[in-house]
Amino acid sequence: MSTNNQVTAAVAKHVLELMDLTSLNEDDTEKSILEMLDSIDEDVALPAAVCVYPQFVALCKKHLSSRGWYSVKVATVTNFPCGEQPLSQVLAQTQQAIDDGADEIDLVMPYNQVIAGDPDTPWQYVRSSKEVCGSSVQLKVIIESGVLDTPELIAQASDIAILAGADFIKTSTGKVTVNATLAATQVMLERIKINGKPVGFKAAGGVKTVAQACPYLDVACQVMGRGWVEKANFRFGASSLLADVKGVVARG
Ligand SMILES: O=C[C@H](O)COP(=O)(O)O
Repeated sequence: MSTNNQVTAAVAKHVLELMDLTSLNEDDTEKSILEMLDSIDEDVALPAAVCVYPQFVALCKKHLSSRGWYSVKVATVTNFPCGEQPLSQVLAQTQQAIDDGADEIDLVMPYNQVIAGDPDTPWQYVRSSKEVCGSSVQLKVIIESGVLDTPELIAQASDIAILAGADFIKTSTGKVTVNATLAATQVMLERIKINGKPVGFKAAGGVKTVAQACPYLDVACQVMGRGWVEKANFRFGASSLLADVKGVVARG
């Protein structure tokens, strides 16, 4: 079975179906978020989710419902972007986001604690966030792989997230120098496979073209199998990939 994804209209549509269409800018406004939502073209494909700051969750839920796009999840971020907020504040953010209608919570793990040799603090953040999420809200844990200097640290952070109850592990916030990489993707997917739990993977940050997305699909197909690579298990977090997807689809 080939795992070589090429830049075709079909692959571009698949990339879009796997996408968390993201806007996490300090200067986001209701107007800019609505513009992002209006950039969705159901004739191309619907994204898996939109990912916005917490204050825009209710707006997105309302707008997506008004379009009848009930399959598009609303994701938001907690402990973002530095992973250094007090746990009580993070849990309050999580509860408020869920009350506002969030379907998915992208939590930044306190990754500096992993580097410092303290696995217990990040474990507690993930565990208690998952308790607030319950079974109906997905918890996606950002390990900030570009700051974790070695494959061993990336593996350790992945294991902490997986064992503490993450539904997904996610590479990056998109706010540091090194974001998603194929090397980190390989390590994280292998940890998912080795742990044997039903945990998904999200590559986030710096993926701007279908050509850049294809090698991530290839790695996921190779490690997990082609059938695994669907939106229940695999996402791209991206703020500027949609334009290239539309261009590829338009060219046929
Ligand atoms: O979670 C997603 C990232 O923040 C998006 O990063 P990006 O702006 O490089 O696409």
